[in-house]
Amino acid sequence: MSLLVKICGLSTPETLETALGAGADMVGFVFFPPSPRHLSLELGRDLGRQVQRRALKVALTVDADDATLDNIMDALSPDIFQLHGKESVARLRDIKHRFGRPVMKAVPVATSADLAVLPGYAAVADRILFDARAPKDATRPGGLGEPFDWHLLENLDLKLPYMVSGGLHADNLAEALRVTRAGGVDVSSGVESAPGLKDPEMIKAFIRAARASKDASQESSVR
Ligand SMILES: O=C(O)c1ccccc1N[C@@H]1O[C@H](COP(=O)(O)O)[C@@H](O)[C@H]1O
Repeated sequence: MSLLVKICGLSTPETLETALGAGADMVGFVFFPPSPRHLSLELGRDLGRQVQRRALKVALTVDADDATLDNIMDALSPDIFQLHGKESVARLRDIKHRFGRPVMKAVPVATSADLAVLPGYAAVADRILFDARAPKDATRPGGLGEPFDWHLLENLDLKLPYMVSGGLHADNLAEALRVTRAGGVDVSSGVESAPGLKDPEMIKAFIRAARASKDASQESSVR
């Protein structure tokens, strides 16, 4: 299985083009007003059109209601919903049923106790995204550039694809993959020069490093 690389929080045609040109598998669009990466529906529509099936479009939402998701569906027509709030298992089921799209549930991790939710979500979600648990006073539940202790996933036995995120960048993603054995990586802050400002060179370096880390792990497994 090839490694999935998701570049999240894209908000300009130029940086989206960079991510697509460099071979991102998933491009993430944030619909959460407190985020510095929040998109209007109009911009989401334009950026969504630009993708032209070169990558999967991911709509990131946080405890969004049906009306908000209807609008995002109409504007972006995402391939996947990334649910990054406190959505319940029942809510995931409703969203899947209403929109007919796969859902990726973000699970915040700070201690091993945070993994207790997995059996519930695994019964409904299509993919799990492990992210660092945000501090209680944070203005958003993710996109803070902070990693979690990847060793908490070392003995994970999850019969569902999963990705890892939280404070990843070109220089630490290989180690995150080695420890977690995740099938994908997701980044936002680690390819930015300031919150919400994507840096084309950092995007390219991240994707290059992700591809190289996969090559390296395949080489070591045949030795
Ligand atoms: O990017 C945001 O602003 C954001 C807002 C609300 C929830 C999640 C958000 N981003 C996601 O958080 C993780 C980690 O990001 P980072 O690389 O540490 O900045 C990633 O999955 C983003 O998609």
